Amino acid sequence: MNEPLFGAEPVTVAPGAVHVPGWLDTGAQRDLVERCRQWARGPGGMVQHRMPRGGAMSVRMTALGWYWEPYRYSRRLPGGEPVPPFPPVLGELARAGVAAASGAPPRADDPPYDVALVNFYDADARMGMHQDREERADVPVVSLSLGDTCVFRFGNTQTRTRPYTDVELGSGDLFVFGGPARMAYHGVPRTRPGTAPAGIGLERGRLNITIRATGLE
Ligand SMILES: O=C(O)CCC(=O)C(=O)O
Ligand SMILES: [Fe+2]
Repeated sequence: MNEPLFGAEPVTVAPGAVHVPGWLDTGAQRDLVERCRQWARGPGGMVQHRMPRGGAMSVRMTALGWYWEPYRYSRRLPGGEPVPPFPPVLGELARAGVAAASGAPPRADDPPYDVALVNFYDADARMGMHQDREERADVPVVSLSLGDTCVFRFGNTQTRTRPYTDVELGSGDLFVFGGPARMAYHGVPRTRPGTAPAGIGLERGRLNITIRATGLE
């Protein structure tokens, strides 16, 4: 169960959307889990956002570089404090992730990666189909998964519904979507509790980090 696939080949899920299973080795995953714990203890905390219609999101989230809430970015936390800085290590991972997924380095003139959203899923959490569309820059989104495996549903740019592809995202997996897939609807219909690997410091639940370029000043 859940055999690590270090060095696995990229799988193209849709044009512009690439899954690289087992991209992060156990040590890199453990390091990121520990960093996520520190970020979660920051001034922003792990927030369960309310949607515009009033329902609460089931994931808990913290933001680095820019604060995100449905559906906008801000420079300050709701209490007025500055947002914790965007960690340079995540910019490096994002650029390396784009290279691993596409086989080519990121475009030199692209706006820089400047925001990361860290999501925690408990056994019941999920995320509905949505687009990542608060960014102004057309730069690939880089997603890193840690802990429990999830079903990641990757759809099309037109509708929340079919056609879509369900991909199992395991701990250490990289998923990059850019170009024609940048505005595709995607979501997490379920996680698979109890599938997290030993040795990364996350006994239960799933962490996902999406690294993005806002293109905002
Ligand atoms: O948890 C995931 O794999 C996806 C997260 C996501 O789509 C988002 O944060 O916008
Ligand atoms: Fe998303």
